[in-house]
Amino acid sequence: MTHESSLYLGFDLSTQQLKGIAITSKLMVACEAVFDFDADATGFGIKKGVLTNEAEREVYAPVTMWLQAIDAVLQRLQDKGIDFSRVRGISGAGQQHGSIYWSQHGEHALRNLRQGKSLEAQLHHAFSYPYSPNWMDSSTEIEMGKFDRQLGDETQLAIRTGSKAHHRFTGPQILRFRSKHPNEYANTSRISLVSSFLASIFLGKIAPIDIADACGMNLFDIKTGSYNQELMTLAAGSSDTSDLESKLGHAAADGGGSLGDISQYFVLRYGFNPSCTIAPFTGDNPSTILSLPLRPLDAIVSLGTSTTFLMSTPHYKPDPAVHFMNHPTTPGLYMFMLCYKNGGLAREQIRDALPPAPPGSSDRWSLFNHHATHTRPLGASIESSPAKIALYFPRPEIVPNVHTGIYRYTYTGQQPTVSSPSTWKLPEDDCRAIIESQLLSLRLRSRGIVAPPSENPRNVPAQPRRIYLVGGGSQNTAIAKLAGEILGGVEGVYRLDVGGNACALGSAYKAVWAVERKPGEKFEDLIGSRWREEDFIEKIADGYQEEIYRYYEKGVDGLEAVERDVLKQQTQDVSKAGTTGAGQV
Ligand SMILES: Nc1ncnc2c1ncn2[C@@H]1O[C@H](COP(=O)(O)OP(=O)(O)O)[C@@H](O)[C@H]1O
Ligand SMILES: O=C(CO)[C@@H](O)[C@H](O)COP(=O)(O)O
Repeated sequence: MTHESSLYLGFDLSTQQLKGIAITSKLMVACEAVFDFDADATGFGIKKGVLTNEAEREVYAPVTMWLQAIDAVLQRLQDKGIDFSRVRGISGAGQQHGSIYWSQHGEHALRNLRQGKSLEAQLHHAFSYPYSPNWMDSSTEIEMGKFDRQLGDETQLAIRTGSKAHHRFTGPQILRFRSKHPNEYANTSRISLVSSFLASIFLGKIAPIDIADACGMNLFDIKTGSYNQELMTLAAGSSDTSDLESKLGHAAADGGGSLGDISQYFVLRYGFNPSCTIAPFTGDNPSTILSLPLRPLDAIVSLGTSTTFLMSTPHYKPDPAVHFMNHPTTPGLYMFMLCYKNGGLAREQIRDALPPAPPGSSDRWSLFNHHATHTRPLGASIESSPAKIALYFPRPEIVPNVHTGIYRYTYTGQQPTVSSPSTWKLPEDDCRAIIESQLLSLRLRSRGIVAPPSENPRNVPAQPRRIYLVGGGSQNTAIAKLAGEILGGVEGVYRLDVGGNACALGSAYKAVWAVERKPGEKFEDLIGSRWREEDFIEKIADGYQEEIYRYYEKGVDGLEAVERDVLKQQTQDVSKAGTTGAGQV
């Protein structure tokens, strides 16, 4: 097959959809297809891609729903005219941290798939437990504490693994799973992450965990490139960690190495070429940073179900407030990440409190955007009047680690005070305030990683060079405008032409690199030489504007003070065994 006719596939198994994209060797998009779990899946009763058990703060997804999605997305790509015999390589990504528990006969079932039946029909018994704990899960408070203490404190854990302990991380989840479901754990032959689960399906055998996605487990020592013995001892419940080690398997060190050829199931059912290469699949955030040749000081803000802030950096500066992960393709680089549980769904709740869009209106966000951009910055009626700052946490947040609630405050530069209900015009004022508080948190917590431009005649303060918005929310013009005002961005705010599908695109790029790289050729060099800025991205908003950027310093200080107050109230409430905190509505 010539390079001209070659195709590469990338997949993104995220919270609310499975997305697939086909691209050419020259990185041109040939086709996209989506399977939306709420709209398209049958038989699972999920909402926004997940099931919940509020009593235990559990959030989880049915694994067989994802199997249904894989067949459907392939069928949709084929229906749109994609000839799978032209596909030379496949890679993909999964929502991070989720774990899948294969039963003792799971791998046998995977190796012996018949073309005439769906994946769902053949693999629904392949798991010792039918659900995958989701990244929004908050059930592991006790386990999280144990992980933070295991190496001394949370700083030590962050130094070794790139992150302090988090509810959603796979190590604390395995620890809880082992004690809550001892029989299912005993019957588990292998544990996959969502990314390696998806790779396993395409490979027809259990795929290794990826070098970047392994960093979302609180188990993997970034410096040694192997599982940390003390953390494995905690998760396994024994100093003999061999059973857990064999369940997890080794991590694949080369993000562009071949895991093997595609499973016969896909060759016979969909007409794939038998020599189509399966490259390692990674986490959805590591894959997103591969969707363009990201330069130092460029930042990606991913507006999916979660909100994440991503940068690629050679500097490993672990800190309990942030995440560092191995870069998915390039040894010596790391991915810096901030992650929020309250991203897209929290914004949707504010939007849905507004009157519905008029019939026939194609943009469900137009009223929300109108209110977000027709109020003054920080909701202040004049520049010197008090700022309105609020936290919107329908789910317990990651940073700060705050319980669910909406916390509205008034801030004058001194100690913030809980707002009286009459101070806010609701729900209108919430539209700007939610975007502002989410972006102010990114500015506050990325301060340690950004820098001023090297040539700096305008004396620009430390900030990203460019901001790239990706994910579903990247379509939103109000968010783009406020992102430039609050986060800056010396060169402006940009969007990819397939903005909502950046994560799957990054995986497709990885597949191109895995198959076509010359010995030693780096991902950045191969993709950089084929990437055409003028065709692939567009500028959607101004970046750094001195006056408004400086005004929002008050917002950063205010947000920090509000978070401190909410945390203080929460601690007092816990010690009084109370339930609600100040400002909570
Ligand atoms: N125009 C828009 N403005 C704001 N948010 C949007 C818009 N379009 C889609 N979204 C948000 O995008 C989210 C889905 O993003 P997506 O990146 O596909 O999620 P995931 O990858 O987590 O499944 C939805 O929850 C929705 O709120
Ligand atoms: O937990 C994290 C990252 O640590 C989330 O970012 C998940 O990876 C889910 O991502 P989306 O579905 O929002 O893309």
